Amino acid sequence: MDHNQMLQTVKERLPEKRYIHVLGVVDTAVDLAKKFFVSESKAKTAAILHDIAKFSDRDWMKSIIVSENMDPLLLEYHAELWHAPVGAYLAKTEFGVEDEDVLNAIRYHTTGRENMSDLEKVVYIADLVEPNRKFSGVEELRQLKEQGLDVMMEASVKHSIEFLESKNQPVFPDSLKCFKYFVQQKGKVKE
Ligand SMILES: Nc1ncnc2c1ncn2[C@@H]1O[C@H](COP(=O)(O)OP(=O)(O)O)[C@@H](O)[C@H]1O
Repeated sequence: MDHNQMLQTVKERLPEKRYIHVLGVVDTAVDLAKKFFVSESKAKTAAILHDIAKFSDRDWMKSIIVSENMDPLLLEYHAELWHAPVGAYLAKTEFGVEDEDVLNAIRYHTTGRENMSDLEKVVYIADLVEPNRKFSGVEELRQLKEQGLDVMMEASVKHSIEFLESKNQPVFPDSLKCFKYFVQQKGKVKE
């Protein structure tokens, strides 16, 4: 399926506001991909499909998490997290995406994880800072673009963790590991 066909399907499946968010993520991801020498085509595919399961039925998503042997810990956290790994499943089974890096960019776009690829970082960041996002601090995150992809990613996951903690919401361990990974990487550079 080509990008236009994917976009059309996403448009039919998501409410207008969420589709507008997807278009923002596509633009931002392609922009970041250009700047950081990541495949624009892969960034576009992952961005178009990243929220494809956002409105999927919860019981159905639960059954896919179990039957596809996804991380069982997901079921102990907010069901909002499920759309990312289930989205990767749909990207593969319904849209024919086979590239593991693209599938991982969809799979980890909400939590991040340790040792992310540049494509994964681009999609995670684009989801957080696309032009329709309005939270306090978003402009500062956008401006970190000039300091490099890792600086942007570390600040983005830090922001998400702090946001969840400020609301007394549990943070999925992958996000904490992701942040710790960047802190450790910086330590290694200094050694
Ligand atoms: N790293 C995380 N750990 C635990 N819960 C999370 C995490 N990230 C997001 N969530 C939960 O999932 C919800 C939706 O997240 P997300 O998909 O990033 O938001 P959006 O709907 O704005 O795209 C959040 O409001 C929060 O409740």
